[in-house]
Amino acid sequence: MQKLIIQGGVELCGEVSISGAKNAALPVLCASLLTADTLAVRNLPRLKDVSTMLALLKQIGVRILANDTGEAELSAASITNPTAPYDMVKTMRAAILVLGPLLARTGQAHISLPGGCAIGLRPVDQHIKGLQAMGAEISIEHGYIRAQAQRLSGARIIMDIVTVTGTENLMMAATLASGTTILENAAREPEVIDLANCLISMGANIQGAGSNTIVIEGVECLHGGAHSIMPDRIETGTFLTAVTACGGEVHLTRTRADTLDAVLDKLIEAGANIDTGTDWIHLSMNHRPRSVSLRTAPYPAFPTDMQAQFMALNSIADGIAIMTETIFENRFMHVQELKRLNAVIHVEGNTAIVYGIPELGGAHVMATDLRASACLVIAGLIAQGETVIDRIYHLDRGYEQIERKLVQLGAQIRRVPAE
Ligand SMILES: CC(=O)N[C@H]1[C@@H](OP(=O)(O)OP(=O)(O)OC[C@H]2O[C@@H](n3ccc(=O)[nH]c3=O)[C@H](O)[C@@H]2O)O[C@H](CO)[C@@H](O)[C@@H]1O
Ligand SMILES: C=C(OP(=O)(O)O)C(=O)O
Repeated sequence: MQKLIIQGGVELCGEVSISGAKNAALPVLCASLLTADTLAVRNLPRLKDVSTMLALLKQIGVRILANDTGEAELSAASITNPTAPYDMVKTMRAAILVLGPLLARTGQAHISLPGGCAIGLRPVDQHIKGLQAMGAEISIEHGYIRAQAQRLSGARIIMDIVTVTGTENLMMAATLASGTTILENAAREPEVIDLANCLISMGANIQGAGSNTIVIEGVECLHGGAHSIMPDRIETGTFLTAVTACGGEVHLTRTRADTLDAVLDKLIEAGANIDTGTDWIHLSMNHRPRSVSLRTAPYPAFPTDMQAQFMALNSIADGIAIMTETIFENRFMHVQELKRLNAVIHVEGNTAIVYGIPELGGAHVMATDLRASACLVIAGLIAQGETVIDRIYHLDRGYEQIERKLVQLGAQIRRVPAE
């Protein structure tokens, strides 16, 4: 397995262009299943999850023309195999996003149950409950969700908890249902809006995306469309947090500050100077950061996908931070790795108390999930001496060319093949 080797303790300065958002790209690619025409997608990030999703769609029957500049044309004129096999779902939970579109378009789907993964159990009961309310018959057999329906019918669905992919799955399914679907307690994440915009470009009738009530008037069929994926707010936040932690100055382009209010507020609280424009963010930091306490919650509150990166920042900040994770029950796995770098962190239930110390020291650590990996990269950049990060395949699921972008900022980071 490959490793990253980082010589820490240097300031980061320069410009970085932000890639398309993983969490918008994955549902948008699945939207291609809703039409027999071609969906053209631009600004796709070059990520492992995106290539896994393209491979899954291909084996379902979608014809795909993709190039390596982030453009793809997907044509689901004939769906030959409405199945998501275990081998694909186990490496990428977002494979569950084919369930709603397949059921709506073909009346059947056979999807491996996504298992418990590193950050929590992550059940899909809300996806199933919503599709059943729309008339689907669903059973669980041999670890697979087997779903069937004639045409789905619109329904009023009150989700028990706010779920991002649950909202996206049901919104996609509802576009082809007969009648009106009302999704209550819907997720308000910007990626839900991005998907809704793509579906609207394909002829869907959707109102309220971005609020907690989404109303979808089903249509007989959708047509082809074209969509450019929104910038990745978590990649953006990761670079901003790295520079706030290490000191320096960064100009991020092709991004959207308006999707990052809670994160930018916390970085300002930590002491960063931030300027924003419509598609750029400029951050400078010239002193030790102050500790920032936070609580993760659904958008527009502080995102769980930024919690680990802020823990790296807090580990060398001035003060004590109380960090509460309310979304996933097992998302503190980076704590034991940060402790190898001398961080002082005490975990009680879903709260971590981080006692900031003046500096970390490099060590050999292991990445356990995507954002834990990003946390360890930031910690390695802060730490004096050498940090070696193992199991970095997690990082490639969600960050496009992270070490090239960091080297552009002056970081001393390199990837090496495992012996
Ligand atoms: C591909 C994608 O977009 N991934 C994001 C998405 O994941 P994902 O959509 O999987 O996360 P959810 O919003 O569904 O999960 C939120 C909470 O709801 C629970 N839950 C969810 C569905 C369900 O049917 N039953 C249930 O109990 C989950 O276990 C979790 O505790 O949103 C998460 C929360 O912002 C982010 O961390 C992920 O990066
Ligand atoms: C948890 C994440 O992704 P996924 O839902 O794809 O596992 C993430 O992006 O941090």
